[in-house]
Amino acid sequence: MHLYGTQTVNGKGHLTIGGVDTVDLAHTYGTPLVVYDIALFRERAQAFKETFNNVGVRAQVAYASKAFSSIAIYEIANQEGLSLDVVSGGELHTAVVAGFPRERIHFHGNNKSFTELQYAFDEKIGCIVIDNFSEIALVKEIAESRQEKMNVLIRVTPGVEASTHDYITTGQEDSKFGFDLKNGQTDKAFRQLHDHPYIKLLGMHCHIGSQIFETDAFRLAAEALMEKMIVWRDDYEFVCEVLNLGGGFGIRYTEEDQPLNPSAYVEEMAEVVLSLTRTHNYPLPEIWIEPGRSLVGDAGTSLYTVGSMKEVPGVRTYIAVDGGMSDNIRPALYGAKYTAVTANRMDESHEKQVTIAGKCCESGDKLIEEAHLVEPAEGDIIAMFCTGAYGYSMASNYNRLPKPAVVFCENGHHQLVVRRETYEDVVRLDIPLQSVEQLEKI
Ligand SMILES: Cc1ncc(COP(=O)(O)O)c(C=O)c1O
Ligand SMILES: N[C@@H](CCCC[NH3+])C(=O)O
Repeated sequence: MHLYGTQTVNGKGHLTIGGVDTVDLAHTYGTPLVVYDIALFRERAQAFKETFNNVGVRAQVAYASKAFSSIAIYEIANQEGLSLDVVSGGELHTAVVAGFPRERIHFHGNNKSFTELQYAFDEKIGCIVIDNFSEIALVKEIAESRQEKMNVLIRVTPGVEASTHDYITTGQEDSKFGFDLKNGQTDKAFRQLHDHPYIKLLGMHCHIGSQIFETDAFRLAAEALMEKMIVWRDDYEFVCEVLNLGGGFGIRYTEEDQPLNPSAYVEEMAEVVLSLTRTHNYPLPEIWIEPGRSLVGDAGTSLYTVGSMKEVPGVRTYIAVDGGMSDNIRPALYGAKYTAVTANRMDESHEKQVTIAGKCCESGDKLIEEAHLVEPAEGDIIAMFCTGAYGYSMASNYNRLPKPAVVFCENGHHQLVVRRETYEDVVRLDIPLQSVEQLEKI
C-alpha cells in the first residue's frame, strides 16, 4: 500500500492526513469529502523554487489553478510565494477575492472574452498569455483605449508530441491552443506585438500537455523556443526576458506510473536553457513554470462512504459510494486510474477486489474498476488517493448531486475551505415557470 505525503495509520487503524483522523473528518463534515494535505503542497512548491535557486536561474513558479481553484488554496499559494495561472474570469475573480498579488497573476485561455480581458486590465495583472490573432486585436484595442501598458507572452505550439492521453496533449501542431511555431504564425504574432507602444512583450510560453513522465518532450520544447528567441534577437534585436515552459509534470496515481521527482523536470529544462544561452551568448531569461497537478494532485484525497453492494457472480463485486463522476469525472472521461483504501480498517488486509461505482445514473460511473480493499461493509469509509487535481475543479451537479465539501489538514488541524452544497444551492439558479398572463405583462 502506497501512502502519500503526511498520510499515516493511527492506533485505531484509521488513515490520517496532516495528523488528522480521516474517519473523524468523514463524521464531522460528511462524505464525499475532499481532503488536502497542505504540508505536501507547501513541500512541492518549495522544491520547485529551490531547484531554480540551486541552478542559479531566476524563476516564477505559477500554480496552474485550473487543477483546483478556491480562495483558500490561492491564499496558501501566496504564502508560498507562488505566482498564479488563471484561465478564466471566474478564476481571476477568485484570485481577486483571495487578495492574490495582481502582479503575479498570469492569464491564459484560447478564447478570452473582451469582458475577461477588461477585467485583467482593471486589476492590472502581471501578464496576459496571448493565444491567437483575435486576442492580439482585443488586447491592443483595450490597451490603446485606456492608454495602459500590459505585459504579454506569446503562447506557441512547439510541435512536440508528449506521450499522454490524447485529450490532454497541447504541444502538437493540431491543437486549438497557441500560435504554430513552424508555419510562420508565431513570427507574425511577434511582428504584431513587439514594438507596440502599450504592449510589453516579455517573451514566449508553451505548455506541451499534462501528466507527462519523460523529460525529452520538455527538453525539445525548451530547445524549440530558445531557437526562435535567438532568431528574434538576431533579426530584430529583441531579447526575451521570460521563457515560460508550462506545467504538465506527471504524478503517481497507481504503481504503473513512474514519475521522476517533479524537480527533475525543472532541472532538465533549466539545463537546456542555461546551455543554449551560454552557447549563443543570450542573456539568461527568467524561466516560468506552471505546475498544477504536481502541486495538488497527490495532496488531495477523496473520502466516500460505502452504501449498496452488488455481487455479479463470477464477474465482480460492485460497491457503491456516495459520490462518483459528479465529483471526479476523470475515470469516465480519460479512463484515469486511481488507488483506494478502506480508511477505517487500514490494518486489515486489502485483498478483496471490487469495483467502486459512483451513484450517478450511468453504467460508466465507475471510480475504480479494480480496487483492492478490505472485505467491504456498508458504512466503510473509502479513501481514494490523488484526487487533488482536476477532481473538484471538474465537478458537476449531474443528477443534481450537491458538490462535496473541501477540507485542508495540516499539523493536526483541519478547516473547512469549501462548504458542501445544499439542496438550496442546487436549485439556486432555477427560475419557476411563469404563467402566460405574467409573460404577457412583461
Ligand atoms: C497552459 C497550461 N499551463 C499549465 C497547465 C497545468 O498542467 P499540469 O496540471 O499538468 O501541471 C495546463 C494544463 O494542462 C495548461 O493548459
Ligand atoms: N483535466 C485534465 C488535464 C487538463 C489540463 C489542463 N490543460 C486532467 O484531469 O488530467
